Amino acid sequence: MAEYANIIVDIYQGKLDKTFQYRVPERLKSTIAVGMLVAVPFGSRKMQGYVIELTDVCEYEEDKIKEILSIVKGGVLIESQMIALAGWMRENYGGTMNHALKTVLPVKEKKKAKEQKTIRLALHPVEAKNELAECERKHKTARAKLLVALLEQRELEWETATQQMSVSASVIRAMEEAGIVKVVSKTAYRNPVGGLDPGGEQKKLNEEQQNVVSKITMEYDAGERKTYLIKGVTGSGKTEVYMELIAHVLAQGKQAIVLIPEIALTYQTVRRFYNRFGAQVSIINSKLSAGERYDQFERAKNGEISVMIGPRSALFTPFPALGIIIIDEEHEASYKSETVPRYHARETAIQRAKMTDAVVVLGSATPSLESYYKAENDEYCLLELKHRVQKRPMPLCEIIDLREELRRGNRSILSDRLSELMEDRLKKGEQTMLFINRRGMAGFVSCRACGHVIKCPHCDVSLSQHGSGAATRLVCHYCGYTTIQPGLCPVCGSKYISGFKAGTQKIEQVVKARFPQARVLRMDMDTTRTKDGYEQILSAFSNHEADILIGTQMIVKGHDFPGVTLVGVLAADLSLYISDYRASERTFQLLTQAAGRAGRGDIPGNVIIQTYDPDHYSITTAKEQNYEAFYGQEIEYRKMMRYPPVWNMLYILCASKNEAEASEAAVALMGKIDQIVRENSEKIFPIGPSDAPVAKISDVYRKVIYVKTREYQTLVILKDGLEAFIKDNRLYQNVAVGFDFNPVNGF
Ligand SMILES: Nc1ncnc2c1ncn2[C@@H]1O[C@H](COP(=O)(O)OP(=O)(O)OP(=O)(O)O)[C@@H](O)[C@H]1O
Ligand SMILES: [Zn+2]
Ligand SMILES: [Zn+2]
Repeated sequence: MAEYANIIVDIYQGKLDKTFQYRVPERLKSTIAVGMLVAVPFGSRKMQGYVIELTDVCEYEEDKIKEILSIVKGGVLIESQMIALAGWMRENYGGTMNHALKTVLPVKEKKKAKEQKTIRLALHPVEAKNELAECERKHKTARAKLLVALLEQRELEWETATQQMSVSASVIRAMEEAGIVKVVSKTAYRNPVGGLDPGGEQKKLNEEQQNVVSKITMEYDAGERKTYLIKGVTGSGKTEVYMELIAHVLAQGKQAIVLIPEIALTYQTVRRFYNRFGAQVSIINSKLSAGERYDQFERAKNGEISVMIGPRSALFTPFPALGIIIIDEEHEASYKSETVPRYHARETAIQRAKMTDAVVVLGSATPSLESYYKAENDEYCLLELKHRVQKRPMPLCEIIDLREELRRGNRSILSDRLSELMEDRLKKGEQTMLFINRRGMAGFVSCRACGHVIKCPHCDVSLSQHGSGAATRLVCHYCGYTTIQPGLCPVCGSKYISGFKAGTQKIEQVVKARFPQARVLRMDMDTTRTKDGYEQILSAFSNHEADILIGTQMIVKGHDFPGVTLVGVLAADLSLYISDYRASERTFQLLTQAAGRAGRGDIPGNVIIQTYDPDHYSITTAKEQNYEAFYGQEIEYRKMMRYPPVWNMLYILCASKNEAEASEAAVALMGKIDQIVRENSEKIFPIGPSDAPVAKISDVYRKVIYVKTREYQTLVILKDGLEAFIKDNRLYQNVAVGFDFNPVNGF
C-alpha cells in the first residue's frame, strides 16, 4: 500500500511528464489504483486528475504535500483503462511511466482537426420558395442559385457553395444575418479510408470455418473470455472467420480491433473489411501523421467507427466497449516493439482484453512457438482450420539440393527443375513468385582469396552492395554509412573481391537473360522506396501485368494472388545463418508462408525449395507443411538450451560512446545481479557481460547481459532491483541501460 500518488491533471496536453505528487489518505489506501480519476486540491481550486503511479518515495517537501480528496465515482472511463494498461506495461517491460503513457494515449498536437462548414436552410421550404421568388424578381442571382440548391439538397458544403457555385462568402453571411440560411460548423475528422465504396458479396463459410466461429461466439455469449489460437493452413480462409466474429460482437454494440502486420496491410486487405463493414471501419498505419492518428482515436471514442485495423499501435484504440481483439499473423516479429517500452502486442492485447471484458483471437498458419506452447499447456484454446477453402489442395513441395546441382555443372541461381517449371508456367500463362530469403545477408562483399568481409567502420556489421557497375556503393543498413566498392582486397590485395551474388537485382538479371519473353517485377527495399511503390507492384502483379515476381520476405506476407501456381525459394537456408536462437523458427515460417502463396486459385500449385542444407528439420518439415513435426523438434531444443518459450529471458543492454564506461557499467550490473541471484530461491542464470551481437552502432558501444529464469515474474523483480540500483549510481550518467523481455529482434 503506497504512501504517495503521482497524478496528471491534464493528460491531453502532451505534458505527460508534468505530474504532481499527493499523499494517499489512510481511508483510500486499500482502494486506490493506477488509472483512477481522483479529486485533488490544486492551488486554491479543486481539480480532477488521473493516478499514474503509486509510490513510497516522497519527491517533494514532505510537509507541503497535500492529500487526495476523494476518488471520483462513476463508470470506468476509457482513459482510466488506458492508464492502467500503461502502468501494467511499465511494470512488465521496463522504461518510465511517461514512455508507457505516450505509447497508449494519443497525444494531441497543435493542429486541430480540420474544420468543415456546411450551409443549411433556416426557413421552412414554403418560406424559402417565397424568398426564392423574391430574389429572382430582384435579380439577386447568387442568392437564388444557393436557395435552389438548398431546396434540393437541404445541406451544402461551404466549399461547394463558394467554389463550385461561385457564391461569395459575403453573400452567404448576408443571408445568414437575414435568417435565411444557417452556417453550421462541424469538426471533420480526417478519414483515411474515405473514397472506398462498400459492396461485394459475402462468402458462405464452410464447415470448418463455421465450427471455429460457432465455438468462439457461443462461449462469448455465455460470458467466457478466453484467448483463442486459430491455426489455419495458408488459404484456409482465416480472414472470413475474423469478419464473422467481428460481426457478432458489433451486433451486440461492441467494437473490434484487428492487428495486421503493416507489410500485409494493403489496399486489398482493407478493401475486404470495408466491403463487409463499410464506414464503420478505419485504419491507422505509420504513414498517418500524429494529427490523423489522433483523429482516428477521437472517432473511435465518439462511436463514429467500430472496427480499427492497423499494426501494433492500433491496439491502443480507445473504444469504449471493446468486444474482440484479433491478431492476424500472430507469429510476426513486428508485434514486438523495438522502442521503449518494448512490449509485445500479443501479451498486451491479452491484458487489455482482461481489463475490458473482451476476447483475444490469434491467427496464423505458422503460430509462434510461444503461442503454440501456451495452447499445449491449455493457456490458450487451440482451434484448427486444416484445409484450404473450396477443397483446394495444398501445393506440391520439392527440395532441390544445390550442392548436387553444382556437381552436375549447373552454376546458375536457378536449378534445372525450377527453370523447367518456370518455362512451363510461362507457356501456360500462369504466374511465378521467386523468393530470396536474405535477411541480414544482403549482398555483403567478401574476398574469395582471404575471406575478409568489408564492414562498416562505425557498426560491427557487414556493408551491403547497392547499384551496379560504376554506380556500385557499399551501404551500412544500421547507420547509413556509404562508401565506394574497393577494387582490391584491403587486407591481402587480391582482386577477387565481390558481392555475395544472390540479391534480388542479380536474380532479376538472371531471370531476364534466361526468359527474355517474360514480364518481370522486382520487389525489394530499392523498388518500394517511393510512397506507393509497394502497392503499385502488388496491384500490377495481381492484375497479371507480369509473369514473374521476384522479392524478399515482403512478398510472402499473407498476399492472395490466385494466378500464382509456382513458388521458388532460391536459397532456403540463408536465414539459418543469422545469430539468433529463433533462426530455425524464422526459416520454417518463411518457407511455409512462401509455399502458401502457390495454388490459391483454381489450379493446384508447385513449390521448389532450393537449399545447401536439405536435411535441416526446418526445411524438411516446411516441405511437408508439417507444423507439429517442426514444433516437436524445436521445443526440445528450446528446453535443452533454456530458451523461451520454455524459459524466460531478459536482455540487458549497456550502451555508451565510451567503451570503458559501457564495460564498467555492465560489470557493476552483473555484480548486482549476482547479489540478487544469491538472495532469490529460484534458479536464475545470468550470462555475460559480453559484446552485443552488433557490438557498435553509430560509434556507440554495446555490452549485453542475458538472464534466464523459469518465471517471468522473477525477471520483473530483477529489473526493479536493477532500476533502483541504476538510479542511485552516478556511473550510469553516461551509460544508457535498456531492458528487453523475451527479445524477438535481438539487440
Ligand atoms: N467460405 C469460403 N468460400 C469461398 N471462398 C472463400 C471462403 N473463405 C475464404 N475464401 C476465399 O479464399 C481465399 C483465401 O482466404 P484468406 O485470405 O482469408 O485465407 P487465409 O487463411 O487468411 O490465408 P493466409 O494465411 O495464407 O493469408 C480468399 O480469396 C477468400 O476470399
Ligand atoms: Zn583478401
Ligand atoms: Zn554503420
